[in-house]
Amino acid sequence: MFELKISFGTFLSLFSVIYLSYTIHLYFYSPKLEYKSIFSEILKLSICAGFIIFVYKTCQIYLLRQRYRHIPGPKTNGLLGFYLGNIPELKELVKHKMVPDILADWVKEYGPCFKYQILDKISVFTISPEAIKEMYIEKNFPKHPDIYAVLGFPYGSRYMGTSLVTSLNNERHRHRRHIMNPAFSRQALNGFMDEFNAKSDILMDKLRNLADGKTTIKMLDELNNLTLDVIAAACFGMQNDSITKENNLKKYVFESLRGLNRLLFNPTIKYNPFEWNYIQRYKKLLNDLRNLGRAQIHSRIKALEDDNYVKDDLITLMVKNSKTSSIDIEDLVDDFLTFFVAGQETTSNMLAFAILELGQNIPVLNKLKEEVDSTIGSKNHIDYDDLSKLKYLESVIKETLRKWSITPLINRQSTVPIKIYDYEIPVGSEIQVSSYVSGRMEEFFPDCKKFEPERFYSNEGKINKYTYFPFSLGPRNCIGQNFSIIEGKICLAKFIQNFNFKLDPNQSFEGVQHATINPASGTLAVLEIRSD
Ligand code: HEM
Repeated sequence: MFELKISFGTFLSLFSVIYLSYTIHLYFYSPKLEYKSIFSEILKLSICAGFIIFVYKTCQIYLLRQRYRHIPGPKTNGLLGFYLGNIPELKELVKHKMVPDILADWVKEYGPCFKYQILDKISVFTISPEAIKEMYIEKNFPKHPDIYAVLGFPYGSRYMGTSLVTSLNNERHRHRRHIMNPAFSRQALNGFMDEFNAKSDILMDKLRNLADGKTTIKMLDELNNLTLDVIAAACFGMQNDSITKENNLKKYVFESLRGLNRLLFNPTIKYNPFEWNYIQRYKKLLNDLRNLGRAQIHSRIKALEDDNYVKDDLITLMVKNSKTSSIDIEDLVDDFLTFFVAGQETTSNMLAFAILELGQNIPVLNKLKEEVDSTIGSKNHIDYDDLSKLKYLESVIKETLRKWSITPLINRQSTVPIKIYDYEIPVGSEIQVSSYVSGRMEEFFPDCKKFEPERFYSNEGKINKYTYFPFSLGPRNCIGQNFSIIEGKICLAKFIQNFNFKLDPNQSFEGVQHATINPASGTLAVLEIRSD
């Protein structure tokens, strides 16, 4: 298909050039040809080119549909459906449901491996544990460019660029991952305990002032500030206080995420002339954010050159290793931004969903209180050794990620033939999987709508990691997974230690999909300081 595209593009350009040269030639050498004739010739050329494109696209879509016709999936409707694929029904369905919920419904209707069409693209979706293992572990397929190109260069401007998350080249990725792994080792995480504790304490102090038994607090907003400050401090040595103050990092990171969400859900806005001003403002914002990252990196380079004391944190590792490899400063800025995008909203949503579930499941909350009280008591600083004793808390977090896997879906591109159940998947296919969807399948998790940390508490070894993979799998899994679990445990343990809470009666129990899945009303809670 790629070959066909190239030769078609070349053919169309050649055709236009020859036709246009011929028209211009006529204009100059034929005295009778009038000035306006050249416009009529250009008009004819445009109509002709439009027609050729239409025929080409029709053939391309026809061939594409033929290649995937043996795989089941939602039908497309009539002639419009031939060209638009499943867009019309998806547009209706997303008014009431998140995309992963629609995919879960389609699994029930079409089976564990199905295809769907969006314009001239067909994606395959599967929950098959065997196929997931094959794609993510055994064959280590690369990421498919569709989503990652937008994350790397939204609106044509460099955001995450070709970073750890967005790199499509597995070899380049492996090299960079190798450099960064030590910043997330057990020893490094142990070294972050002071930051995790200190930032959570600032949040608890703020919440204590609001815990009057009446004020409704939007927990997600507060948690967003916490997780931003934790990454800034632990990974990059930046001491912001976003929990109590405004600052540029907070403004830039949050607004850049909002712009990314708009584009992911409405890719046409970049062609909309009425959005021109917004896009220019967004590009400036990305520029400011990158300048901020660049300044931080330069200051660490200078500190290292001057032999000043610096922590052996992520930014130090990145800077030191860039000297001995082909990583330039803009690559480092890509990774700087990536850690905020990948690690901030994900962790705050996980915590907000955990509080939402605890607020609805009082027996679970009470069991958790017992564990926190008996393990931490009134102790202020949670130590690394305390973490392993908070086993039920860990199960609460894991169950939260089963029911509310924060990343809606991830994808891979097949580079060799692969068979999923009885279906041969064409080479080059985009194959999507989703821990959210797998986590909500009755056959993998009986009573899957129920929030039951016991699944993980007493059954841990029995959970199949190819049906539960909120942090992805294989060489491209989440580098920050232990970081976020520890951060989450410390924050939640302190929250439970300090407060009783109720959910606001206006709280929604739905999720809403942005780049990540969020609790729809942001977990609205009314807090009281614990006296029991
Ligand atoms: C609950 C919290 C989190 C969840 C659910 C989560 C989930 C994920 C998932 C699913 C991926 C794979 C993405 C893909 O294939 O496109 C990923 C990758 C990544 N995550 Fe996380 N993440 C979380 C927290 C964090 C934190 C705290 C950090 C950093 C401090 C982080 C940094 C990254 C990075 C850098 C990658 C790319 C890794 C690579 O390709 O080598 N994440 N995460």
